[in-house]
Parts: sequence; structure tokens; C-alpha cells
Amino acid sequence: MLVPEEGPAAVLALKDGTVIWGRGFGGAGTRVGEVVFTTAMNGYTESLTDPSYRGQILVITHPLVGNYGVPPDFESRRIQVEGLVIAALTEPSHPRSERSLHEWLQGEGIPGIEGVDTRAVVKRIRGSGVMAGALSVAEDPGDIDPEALLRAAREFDYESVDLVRPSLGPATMGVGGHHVVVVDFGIKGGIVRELVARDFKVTVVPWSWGLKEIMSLRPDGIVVGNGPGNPSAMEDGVELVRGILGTGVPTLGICLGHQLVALALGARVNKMKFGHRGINKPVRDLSTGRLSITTHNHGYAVDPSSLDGTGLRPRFVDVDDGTLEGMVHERMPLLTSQFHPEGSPGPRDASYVFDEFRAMVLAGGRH
Ligand SMILES: NC(=O)CC[C@H](N)C(=O)O
Repeated sequence: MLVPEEGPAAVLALKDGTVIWGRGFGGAGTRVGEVVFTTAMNGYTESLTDPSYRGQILVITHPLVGNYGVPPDFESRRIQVEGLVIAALTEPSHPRSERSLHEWLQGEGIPGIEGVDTRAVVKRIRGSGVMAGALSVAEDPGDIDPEALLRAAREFDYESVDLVRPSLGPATMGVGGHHVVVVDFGIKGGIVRELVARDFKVTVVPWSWGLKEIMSLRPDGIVVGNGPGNPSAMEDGVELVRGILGTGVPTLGICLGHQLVALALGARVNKMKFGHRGINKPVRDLSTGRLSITTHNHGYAVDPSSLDGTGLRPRFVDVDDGTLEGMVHERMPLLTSQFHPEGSPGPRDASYVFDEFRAMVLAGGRH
């Protein structure tokens, strides 16, 4: 047990009974969430502000975190994770840094723990699957009650928490001739930037707007975006996407959007044991054989054996473990990716997904 001699103490308690002491940073207090890990070596500002991470405590496996401070590379307006777990926090040194990682987390009241053997935590998660955890930071170690944290972790059920909330909309950007409506379940800014860069006029709308309001904008294309939580619990979201697909407007589904498309057309989505979170995941495009290194952040995946009879066909597959990473439809102007073609953070190898969507939109619904 490591109780720091100076500075705040912190405890990460996992549902399986593991209690880890470390040094606290960021905001004081206690947060509960699903504990997940990312193998990304950099891009922590983008990751921490990715709304898909809502309800989750993020473990970064890269050993040193914080060295380039906090540049203004955000995917949404605030930190979205419930807590941050790292091996070592470093002093920032970078011309684009506006403050330290510690100051940023402190300002937003998000607890962080350092001095953790993150490899041991990851081995536990990989062995037993993702599990709930509670993270507490306090000036005085005596104020932390590990038993209470374990109880809080045991009571937390990520599957049933409603985490979906629009992160950007409503807003219109870009001046292009073709109009794309982005359905916001917790959209990443990077997706919108990629669309604006392709000369679209882009309107981001909260998913709660419904089909009628979306169609009243007369979209030439629709993007069903990323977002947090369990897609199978989002009945209204699935219903909305079914309606969107019924209009025949060219549609791009990204991450949560890809999963909702699958559910809307009758396929199945399963929870993965510990998910894919990283920025160097190899994905094969089955239409060409082309390989891309891609960014992932997903804890659920579409079951490829459930595509029969839905009209959906596999388009992208993860080379490491065979996970279905994207789909097309036999008749509809539809393209989906489980990975993040915008990177943010990460490589842009697969940004041609946006080019292909643009071609679909320009073709006016004929694929
Ligand atoms: N990035 C996303 O859109 C994530 C989708 C979903 N919440 C998952 O974890 O699989």
C-alpha cells in the first residue's frame, strides 16, 4: 500500500475487491464508473474530452502522461471521463500547453490517481472483463474509506445508466452546397471538422429532435455519430435510426451510429470482454484488401453472425481479433465504421471513409 508522504492520496477500488493506493491529482472527491483502458501513447486531451467515455474511469497504459500539458485539442467542451488512472504524471513542457493536466482535472473536479501499476490493472481487466470501479482523491488519506468505495463499485451498473447527451448541437457550420445533418448522441468535434473540410454545410442536432425535425432540414446526407453507453438499451435511438434509413438519404454511421444501424435493421450487438481502445488498431477494408491503422473506442460490437437477412454486409474487419468494424448495405446508400475514421486522437489512414460518404451524398442516394 502506497500512501504518499505529501500531497493528496488516492484510491482506486475495483468491483472484484482490488484496492490500489496511489498519489492523487486533479479534483478531490469520489467518482464511480466502468474501468476501461486505452493503449494510446498520446492524445490524452482528445481522449478525455471524447463523450463516448462518459460513465467510464480511464486507465492510460502509456507510462508517462502529461508531458505536453493541455493544448486546446478538445473533442467536446469539457472532460467527459469520470476519472483518470496513470502510472506517472510528468511536468508539462510544450509551447501549445495552456496548463498542466493536474490543473485541468482540478478545474473540472475530475479525480486522478498516479503511481499505479497500470499493467497490473489492465491484466485484471483483460482477465475478468471490464468492471466497475470507484476512484477517490483526498488531501488526508484518513478521509478515504476503501470499503465504501468497494461497495459503490459493486452497486454501479454501467449497462443501465443513461449517458447519452448531445455535446455540440444545435449548430450549423460550413458553407458547402450539400447539407449534412449530424445526429448528436455525444458527438466528437473531429467528425464535424472532417465533414466541414469536405465542403459540406453541416448541421448538428441533438438526437432527441426526432425524424420529422431532421427531415425538415432537407438533408442530402445524415451522419449518425458516436456516443457513450450500451446501444441495445437505446430503444428510441434505434427507432430514430430505423426511420432515417427508411428515408433513403445517404447515411454514415460512426461507432455508436454503426451499432444503432445494425440494431435498427435487426442485427445483434454484444458487449465485448474488454473492448478496443487505442490508436493503432489494424483494420482491413474487405472491398479492396487495404489495411488502415485506426483509432478505436468501443466496448460493444456488432455480431457478424446476426447479419443474415438484414441486407447488411461486412466492409471492415479488425485484423487482430476479427471484430466486425464496419458495414455496407446491399441496396441502401449506407456506410458504417465501428472505428473512428477521424482519428482525434490517432492516425487518419481511414479518413477516406468521409470521402466515400461525400461521393455517396453527391450521387444523391444512388450507391
Ligand atoms: N465511440 C463510440 O461511439 C462508442 C459506442 C459504444 N458506447 C461502445 O462503447 O461501444
